[in-house]
Amino acid sequence: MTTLTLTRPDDWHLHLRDDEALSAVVGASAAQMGRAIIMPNLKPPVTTTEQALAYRQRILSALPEGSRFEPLMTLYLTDKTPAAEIERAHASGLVHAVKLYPAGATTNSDSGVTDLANCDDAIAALARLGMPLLVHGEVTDAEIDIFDREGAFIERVMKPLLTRHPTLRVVFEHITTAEAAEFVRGAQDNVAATITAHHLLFNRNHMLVGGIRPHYYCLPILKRERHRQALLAAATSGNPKFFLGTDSAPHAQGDKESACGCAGAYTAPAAIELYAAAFEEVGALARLEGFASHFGPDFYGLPRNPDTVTLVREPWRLPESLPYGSAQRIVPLCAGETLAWKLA
Ligand SMILES: NC(=O)N[C@@H](CC(=O)O)C(=O)O
Ligand SMILES: [Zn+2]
Ligand SMILES: [Zn+2]
Repeated sequence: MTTLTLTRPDDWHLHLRDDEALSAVVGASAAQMGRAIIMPNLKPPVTTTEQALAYRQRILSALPEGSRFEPLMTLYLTDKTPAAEIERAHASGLVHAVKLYPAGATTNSDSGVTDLANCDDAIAALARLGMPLLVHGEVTDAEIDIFDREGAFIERVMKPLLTRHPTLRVVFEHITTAEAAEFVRGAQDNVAATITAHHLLFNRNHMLVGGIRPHYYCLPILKRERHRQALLAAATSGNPKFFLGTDSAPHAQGDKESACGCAGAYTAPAAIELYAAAFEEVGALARLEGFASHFGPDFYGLPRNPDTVTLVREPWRLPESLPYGSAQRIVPLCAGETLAWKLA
């Protein structure tokens, strides 16, 4: 096979940041994706509908001329989000989901939720409106090992949440373990998951063997090979509960290559090509379209994109770095490496 044409994909988990960084990265996603669910973990976070709509305008203004890329906005859930704010968000027609960051779990999550019991009214409103709750599924307790935080979250938070709100639409974001894949597979149809390209392609050895490689450091952290295999099996299974979410999370080169480097992998410039590499590894390229382009919009109740993209088998090299605002550079994941597939 030398070309592969797919319905245009969407990215159901994307960080675009703001200001100069936004202008530097938005074009990469717009060149590939029809739409993207835009993460609200700005500084300060996007906690109101008004802020989400203003952020949406900034994204639209930063787009390359003629782009039809559609940002699908989200709100950042806090201990104090009123149910009325969820209703406003839903009524806007432009805010598509609400994001749960356990306080302290990841980049810019300090204003996140300290205890889901504080959010019961907001979550009941989501369940009533059929609006998805997007979940960064890791506990933050200091005594839980970083490699076990997703598994602990399933038991301590996810299961009780779904027991209390059984019809709540939940996207378990960027799953990284066999346990999370198993949990989502066994859950009701209102529970789905996104999977990143980097968690399909890499395990923790890629990050830690032969030197510490900060560009592979993201949260949830890369796991053992057995988990990568389980994620590949889920993504390529054809099960519509699993769909594409890059979690492309740009940080300036200096903030990654540091004594205390930021979490996040910048994958947007080669997103669909990286997924193609993962699917090809297990002979499942024929399943890429469902995962990348069909199951996400189906879950969100949106139409599939009307146009297509074509991948060609044509080796190309990712740049070592790219401009990131006026004074900085950004290093994409797999910088300097050659990929087999290229977006035509
Ligand atoms: N994934 C990451 O490692 N980082 C994300 C936050 C997140 O998605 O958890 C970021 O905003 O940088
Ligand atoms: Zn996250
Ligand atoms: Zn993310």
